[in-house]
Amino acid sequence: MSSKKENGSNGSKRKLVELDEETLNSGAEGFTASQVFVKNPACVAYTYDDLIMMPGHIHFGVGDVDISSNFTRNIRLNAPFVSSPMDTVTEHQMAITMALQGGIGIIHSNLSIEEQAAEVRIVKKFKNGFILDPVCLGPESTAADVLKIKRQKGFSSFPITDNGKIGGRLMGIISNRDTAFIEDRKAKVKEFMTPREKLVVAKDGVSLQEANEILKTSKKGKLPVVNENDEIVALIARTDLQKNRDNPLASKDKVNKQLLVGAAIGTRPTDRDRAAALVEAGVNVIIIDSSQGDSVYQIEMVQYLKEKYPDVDIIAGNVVTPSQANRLIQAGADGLRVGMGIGSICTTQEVCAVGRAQASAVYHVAKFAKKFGVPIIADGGVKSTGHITKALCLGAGSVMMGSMVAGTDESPGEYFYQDGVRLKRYRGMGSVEAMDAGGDKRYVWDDMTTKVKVAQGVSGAVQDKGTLRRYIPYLMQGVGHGLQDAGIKSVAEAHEKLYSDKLRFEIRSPAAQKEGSVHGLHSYQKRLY
Ligand SMILES: NC(=O)C1=CN([C@@H]2O[C@H](COP(=O)(O)OP(=O)(O)OC[C@H]3O[C@@H](n4cnc5c(N)ncnc54)[C@H](O)[C@@H]3O)[C@@H](O)[C@H]2O)C=CC1
Ligand SMILES: O=c1[nH]c(=O)c2[nH+]cn([C@@H]3O[C@H](COP(=O)(O)O)[C@@H](O)[C@H]3O)c2[nH]1
Ligand SMILES: [K+]
Repeated sequence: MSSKKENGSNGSKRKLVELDEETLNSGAEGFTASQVFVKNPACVAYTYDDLIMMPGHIHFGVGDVDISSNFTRNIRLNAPFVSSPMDTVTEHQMAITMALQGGIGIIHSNLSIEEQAAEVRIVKKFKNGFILDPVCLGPESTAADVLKIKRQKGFSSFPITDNGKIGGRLMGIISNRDTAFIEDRKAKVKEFMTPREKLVVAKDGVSLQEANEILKTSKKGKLPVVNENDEIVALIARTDLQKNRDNPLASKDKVNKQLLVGAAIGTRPTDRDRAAALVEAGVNVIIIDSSQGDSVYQIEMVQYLKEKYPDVDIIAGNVVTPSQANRLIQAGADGLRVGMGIGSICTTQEVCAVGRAQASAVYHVAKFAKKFGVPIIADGGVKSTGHITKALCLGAGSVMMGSMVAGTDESPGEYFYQDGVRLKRYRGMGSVEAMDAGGDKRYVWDDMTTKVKVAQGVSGAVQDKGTLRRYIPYLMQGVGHGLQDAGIKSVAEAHEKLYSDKLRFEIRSPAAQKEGSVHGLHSYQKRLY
């Protein structure tokens, strides 16, 4: 596998004799992807864990590895990570943090049209250091309300406005100091808040630097930003400023430098109204969200959206075969989501008997879609950085994750404890619970007489992973190490080597898979970073 050029590149001028064809083709160097997936006499499909990659030659540092890659025809990401459009995964907080780290979040559609568009708008309006959607309370709220939110959200300062919402007239602020000694849980906020006249505020339009100065001199923890009518438009927190770093990798649109965001829609007639509201809110990419994307409903939706909104990228799916991909590409899709029944919460293969092992699905669809310049998103089934590396090396442009990014500070929902472990809820969008929460909008089949809901997912919980601000850099670094070990300097090079048979793989026996994970220990601790 080694070539003279690569080996000479690090200063060593010694001449290297290349491997002879016989050794190269004997299996000693592993097998090409087409040997693994195409010449496949046993008709077996493989998933990430079945495969292992052969090491390559390292002639560069891990810091030189470029993991940027194409997410759609027109969107490139510095970190090819996408958070899934699920109601326990992506709302604005997740989408903002994903985009700040160089990835992208897709807002789920288990919301009313207005709510979903509002989520998109919050991401688009994001300004580093400014909290544009602070939780506000009204003057008539009680100490009990304050304590409840404090418990649920983990923060303890709230602007008080006349209507209890952002955009209302500022009446005061509640902070830890105001609530510390309250004994009467029925006491009204207006009785113990710090009133407006005692507050230091900033005017709308203030720069982050100016705000920082005001906070420093006033020695306050929070700075409300108000407009000319004294209505609150944002809140700045000193703790945020302290942890506020530059985000050089952030995913932004080129024109107005706002964060990129996506949103999911379905294939019902009302989803055209949903798309209109999302586009109006500034969405950059729309994902048409079905388990089986190769349907007339989806093809019509792709055609409609591409014609109506040529500037918004449309991702179709999910698909697992080239023939499915073909119809959606012909309809105009700018990206394809690949994965059926392989997600951590999915029961589709069990319930519907349809789907495909993910490594095979990614390889076959990516290879086909490449001919049309359409990137694919390997969706679901990712459990480790190694899985991400494998997906990218099998031709994926990016990886979509549900369970990996659920259970973080940025995912929707509150933490709770079970058997002493801190957890957050995570559920399939086809679970009964998610269908109920979505108001059954997609599950009441017009042409069915019996309205039986057939679940294709489960509802569960995942362990607390802390903040994505640390977790995404860990994922990036892990993928960097993987590519470096494989002797690959970029995702583009991975694809080039995949299709020129330079990347080599092997299938692991069940015993080899066991050997490849932790074994033989009485007990151990697994810390990721
Ligand atoms: N990736 C995966 O393996 C899976 C993902 N999921 C997730 O669960 C959620 C729901 O997925 P689906 O059940 O596929 O939702 P869906 O809304 O695409 O399909 C549900 C049913 O409605 C029918 N349908 C859709 N549009 C229609 C129209 N305009 N007229 C008449 N019938 C129509 C479909 O043919 C299907 O029978 C999504 O978020 C999806 O991502 C669910 C199962 C598997
Ligand atoms: O069969 C399914 N039933 C469901 O209820 C369901 N909900 C989501 N998804 C899909 O799973 C992906 C997330 O999977 P992971 O947790 O493994 O990342 C997601 O990105 C989806 O593709 C579902 N699949
Ligand atoms: K599954």
